[in-house]
Amino acid sequence: MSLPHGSSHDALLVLNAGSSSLKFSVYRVDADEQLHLLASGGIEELGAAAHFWAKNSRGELLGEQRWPGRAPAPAPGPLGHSGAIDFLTEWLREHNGGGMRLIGVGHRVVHGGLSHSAPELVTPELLSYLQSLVPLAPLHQPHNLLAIRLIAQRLPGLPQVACFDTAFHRTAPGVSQAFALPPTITAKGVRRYGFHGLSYEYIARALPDYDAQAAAGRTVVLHLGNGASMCAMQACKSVASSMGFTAVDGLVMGSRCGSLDPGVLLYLMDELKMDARAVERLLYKESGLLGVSGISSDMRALSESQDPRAIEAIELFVYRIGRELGSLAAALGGLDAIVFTAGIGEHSAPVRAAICRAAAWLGVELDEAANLAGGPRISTTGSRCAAWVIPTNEELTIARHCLALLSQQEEGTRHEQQHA
Ligand SMILES: Nc1ncnc2c1ncn2[C@@H]1O[C@H](COP(=O)(O)OP(=O)(O)O)[C@@H](O)[C@H]1O
Ligand SMILES: CC(=O)OP(=O)(O)O
Ligand SMILES: [Mg+2]
Repeated sequence: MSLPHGSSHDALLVLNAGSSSLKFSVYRVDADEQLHLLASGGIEELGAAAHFWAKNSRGELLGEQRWPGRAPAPAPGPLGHSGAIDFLTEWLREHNGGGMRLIGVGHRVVHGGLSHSAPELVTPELLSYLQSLVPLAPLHQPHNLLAIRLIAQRLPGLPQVACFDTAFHRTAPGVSQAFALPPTITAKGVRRYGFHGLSYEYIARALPDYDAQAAAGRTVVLHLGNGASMCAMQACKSVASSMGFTAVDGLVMGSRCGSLDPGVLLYLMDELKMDARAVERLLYKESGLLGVSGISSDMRALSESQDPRAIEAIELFVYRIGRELGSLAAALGGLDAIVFTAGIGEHSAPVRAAICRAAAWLGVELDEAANLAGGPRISTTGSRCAAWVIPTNEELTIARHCLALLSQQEEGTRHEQQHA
């Protein structure tokens, strides 16, 4: 691998593979190793009625395509992950008017376990270790790893970098990572890991530009997307998170239940005779906003509905965030700022307002007009605790890591050659 300085056509591909979607971004790497977004998009509803879209950095549509959903044989099956990678690599080739050369692919990998706390070049050994973590993130990890394998087949020899959602939380003190379980179980890696770390890392890096006091002090970041979690940061380092051993813990999510009395699991198994797979389906795919409302996992759809079940689901979502905020503020010993980010956090003014009202006792005083305008600061100037809206960018975090690692590698190779 070489990273020729001076070429204006080197590019990095970033992939975020989910259970039913493949999101991507492409960055041009300039001669000064600065990243410039060329395109971003996704293929959603894989395995059903797949839909591809791509936009340039100005938000203008570069391409769109739809595939038919399931149809009786002998019609071809719906587009899956493998077809999506083929389509995407072909689409990039076709749209490569400027002679762009891919120099690497960065991936979001949800679980890095205990031993991987920094981005790493993918090797067969790393891949097999990451495979062993699949049971800890069944909704995400298999798809992350499949994308890595498919790229290795389709674009052999291209360096791939795995960036872990768990890594940012490795700085948290031992006590915040521990469950009250016997050491024989803890030794097997049963502990709190925390997720959404690539998003929190982006916010931690951006925060000083918004609020120097919060960046040096005690901040809780609320990543409220389809998956949702909160992270307590002391001086921009993670000290606690609402997510634990798996990404089903903590807040109410799109279709995940969040924290649950473990006694419920025993009841489901003993009394309702549910096996592990049925419990997994219930907790990950049939609960949360979707399960409570019976309508949708999508906050936009629920916000537009007058159905009392939709209202109840949003109330529970907000209530649990309020309680978790109290817990994380306690872990920090006080609170200087809160930051809203991800789909719901960035776009839903009513949800932000409800959370800020629940946080009034912590000193949050909402500026209604600023909140409706989308921020960035949505608390009054006199508010004891500041409230911000900061858009996250997990893809840029991955691209930065990928570039740093590839450059470091090239530096190492040059050094070896000089001393050979
Ligand atoms: N304007 C909006 N109002 C309310 N919710 C919104 C709005 N825009 C996006 N969302 C919600 O954001 C969530 C998706 O967040 P996102 O961070 O994109 O998720 P993910 O990356 O985990 O798939 C969905 O629940 C969606 O309804
Ligand atoms: C970790 C996690 O919940 O990720 P996502 O928000 O992409 O589902
Ligand atoms: Mg997300």
